[in-house]
Amino acid sequence: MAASLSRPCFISLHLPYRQGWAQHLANAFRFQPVAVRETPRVRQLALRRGSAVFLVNERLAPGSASTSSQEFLYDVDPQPALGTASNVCFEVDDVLGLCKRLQSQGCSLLVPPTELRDDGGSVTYGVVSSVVGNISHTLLDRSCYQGPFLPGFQLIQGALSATGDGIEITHFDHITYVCPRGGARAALDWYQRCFGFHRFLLNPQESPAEGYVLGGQGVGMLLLALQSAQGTPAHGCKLVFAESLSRNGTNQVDTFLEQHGGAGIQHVGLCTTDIVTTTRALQQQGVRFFTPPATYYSQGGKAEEIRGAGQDPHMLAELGILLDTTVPGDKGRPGTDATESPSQEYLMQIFTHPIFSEETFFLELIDRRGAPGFGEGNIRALWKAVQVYMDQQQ
Ligand SMILES: O=C(O)C(=O)Cc1ccc(O)cc1
Repeated sequence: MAASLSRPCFISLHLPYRQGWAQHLANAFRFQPVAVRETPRVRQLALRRGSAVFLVNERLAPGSASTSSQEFLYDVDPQPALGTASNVCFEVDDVLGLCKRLQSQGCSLLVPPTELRDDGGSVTYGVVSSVVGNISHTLLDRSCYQGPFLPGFQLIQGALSATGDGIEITHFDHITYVCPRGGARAALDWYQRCFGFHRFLLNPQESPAEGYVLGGQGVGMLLLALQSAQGTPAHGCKLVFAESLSRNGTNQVDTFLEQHGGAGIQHVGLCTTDIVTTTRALQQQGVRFFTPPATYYSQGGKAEEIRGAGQDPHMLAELGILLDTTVPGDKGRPGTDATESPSQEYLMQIFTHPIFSEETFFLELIDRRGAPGFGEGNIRALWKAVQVYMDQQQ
């Protein structure tokens, strides 16, 4: 029997020596530092916004490899040459049983079940390796723990819950992996088999057997997705597996593989309840977002589609926010009769520039107004915007 996992409790980022990204996440994205663990060689800082927690792992001393396999608690050391998001922690009921079962299914156990305790109680965790690139998963049972974060961490005094700054981020919506060519299907199967994720069709145009193939107009990409078994679509977390189908290797997926040094987490979608205010507030903090080509707002009835959803096309264009009204079961082109049903389901998205110094990991804001999937027009717009950005970088 497969495990049934719910929403991630944290996503771990690893930085090589002397990259101040923890500070950037805290300052620009206004994630709140909540707990810290420091040794002479490493610092692990937990940053929270809503229920989304990033664990930022930094090296305080030069040298690529840590000497102890347990230098980083609740994680393994991916020994990064560059910034990488390499671990997703899931809360589970039975760490021992799940680790045993995963091992019998051929998964490698990087950290065997381990118990840690402090005044707040005890937790048990193990770390398994994923089949995708450098990704690992921490499986954590903290049902017997009442402390502020996890044993081994100190609460950051004066950490206030962030309110009133206009940034409304509630939780992790999805995690998108870049897989090697030919690898997306195997990754999907592995997560279904081992972790009990369910298939999620990204879009009404997706064929379950083939996946969602985006072709034409310079895009060549296969997308497949899963939904965590626990929680409603509105509360679970999705995993999206992307694979390049392009013949020329100068697109965002191939560039990720090249600059990241292999497969891994390409982006994390952060759910917001107010994308306009949040984007504006983050832009004021210096966060840089991709802006879609100007034609995005003028082509194919997009302005009417946006108005039909009750949004202002000028405001979305000014900020660079994408909107899509495609809903499962929709047969035709989204937006054609948008003005007739203002209460329809839709979603809005915007993507940041890469966070680290390479063109690898980035963040997304996603505001779901009832729509659970991903808009084809939006994915194409992102693809094009990244292409323009990469051309400018050369
Ligand atoms: O739209 C999203 O958030 C996705 O996750 C789909 C996606 C996947 C890979 C890309 O390079 C671009 C878009």
